[in-house]
Amino acid sequence: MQKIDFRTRHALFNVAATRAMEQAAQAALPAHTLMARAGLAVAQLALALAPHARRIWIACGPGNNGGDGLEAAMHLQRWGKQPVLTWLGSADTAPADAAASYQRALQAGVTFSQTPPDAFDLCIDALLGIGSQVREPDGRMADWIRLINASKQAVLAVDLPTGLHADTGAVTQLSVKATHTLSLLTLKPGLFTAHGRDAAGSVWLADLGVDQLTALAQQPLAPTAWLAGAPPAAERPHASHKGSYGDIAVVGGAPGMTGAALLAASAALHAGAGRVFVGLLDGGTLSVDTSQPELMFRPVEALELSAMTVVCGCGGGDAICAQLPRILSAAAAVVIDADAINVIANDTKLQTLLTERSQRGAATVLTPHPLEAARLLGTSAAQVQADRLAACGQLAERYHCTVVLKGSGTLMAAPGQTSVINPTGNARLATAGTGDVLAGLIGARLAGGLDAFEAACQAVYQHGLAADRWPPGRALTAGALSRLLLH
Ligand SMILES: NC(=O)C1=CN([C@@H]2O[C@H](COP(=O)(O)OP(=O)(O)OC[C@H]3O[C@@H](n4cnc5c(N)ncnc54)[C@H](O)[C@@H]3O)[C@@H](O)[C@H]2O)[C@@H](O)CC1
Ligand SMILES: [K+]
Repeated sequence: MQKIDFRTRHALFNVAATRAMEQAAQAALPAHTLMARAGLAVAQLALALAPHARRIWIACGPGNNGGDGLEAAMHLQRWGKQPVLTWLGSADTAPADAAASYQRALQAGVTFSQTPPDAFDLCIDALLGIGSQVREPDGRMADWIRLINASKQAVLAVDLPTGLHADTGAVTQLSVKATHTLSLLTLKPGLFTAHGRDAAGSVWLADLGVDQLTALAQQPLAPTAWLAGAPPAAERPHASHKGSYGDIAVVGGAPGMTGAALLAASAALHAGAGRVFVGLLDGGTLSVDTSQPELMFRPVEALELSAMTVVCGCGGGDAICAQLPRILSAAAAVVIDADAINVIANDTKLQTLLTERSQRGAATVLTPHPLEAARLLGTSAAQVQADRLAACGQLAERYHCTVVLKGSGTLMAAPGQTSVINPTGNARLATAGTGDVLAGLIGARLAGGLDAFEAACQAVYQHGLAADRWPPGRALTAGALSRLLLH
């Protein structure tokens, strides 16, 4: 069993892949082995999380997720705890594994109850796992979810918090908010994106002794996605100079939005770019930023884009429209953010220029938030959020480039790549300008020589990590964030 600490990368498997792995493992192991291992892992983690807990409410659903709860109850009873089990199944209707665990719990003397205990020290949510269907829980299950969420005690979810969709991170309106989740056999993508992180709390993995990649099967299963790990430390050879770390041109900052371009430029500078030029679309009112004298202001037309990484769109307004044909045609590498995305969403000629970039091997990164992604796909933000992995993958295929879909559990997709979910970051990033900082940081990584997908993955991770390390009690501002980025 391991706690997922976000430093090492992890393979994620959707329900179909997990089921395939489960079947292969079951065929190779004696009956009931997997559930026995799952129940033991749940009981062990419960004990580790709440060593002094006495009364433990175990809420069990009708399927094998409930079976894991029944199996865990048997161990907790034997270890001198007082598990109280409420079960929505019955011996006649339960699947074989759950029925076997029911008999074992009965024999161990576990207390079965029609109603949850009045008081408890820990709750185990074993209502629904990967067999959960996308329908609103009702009746007693709904009542129990409300009670679980109202309790002040720790909640350990078995496999998934009930109501969370394993593949997408979407939730039913009524769903369990856990403090800990023990994912079984595999880690699922839905634990880490959309509502997953809020629903799951801290995530643990019990692989049940099944090697994930070989899975006892002939064919190793390809991961559905990866959870990103920490990027390798960047090393700067002594024999390097500013040209080794690339030139960046930030193009944006229409009147009233100059700050967005300056934030992107500041981020690129502090993330280690060799030289940072700023082509403002403000009509030439600003020619120096005295707090950042390293930045070089130039008319956009004077920038030699073919030798530069262009970060465009930050505060670009409508003025970015006129610049995009040249940027998309000429820039060596480009990060397309904010207003540039909105302009491209409405212009098929620009879309053609965008997709043509991949044919000449020019690096391109699109950084939409869900509404911008929806505009590019011609759908709604709600539909994007309902399946973020699918939406991000579609955008990458359609526009032949790397796509960063922002939001909780930011995603990266690119043609021919397994998508990556970023584990770092928190709601402190929900403040104006942090997206501009991210665009500048991705630009710095591109200018430093990484390919588009790797640049996006590393930048998103580091941007989130800076927010995770923010001093408690101090508000996060985009300007301060841009100065704290790692080289
Ligand atoms: N079979 C095995 O070998 C293993 C199964 N495992 C456990 O089994 C789980 C999967 O078991 P199942 O496939 O039985 O699925 P679940 O137990 O997750 O759920 C299926 C049951 O819940 C009902 N249900 C689904 N959605 C509902 C909703 N919205 N409202 C009310 N009822 C709903 C279904 O009708 C069915 O009875 C895993 O998540 C894991 O916890 C683990 O023990 C590992 C081994
Ligand atoms: K559960």
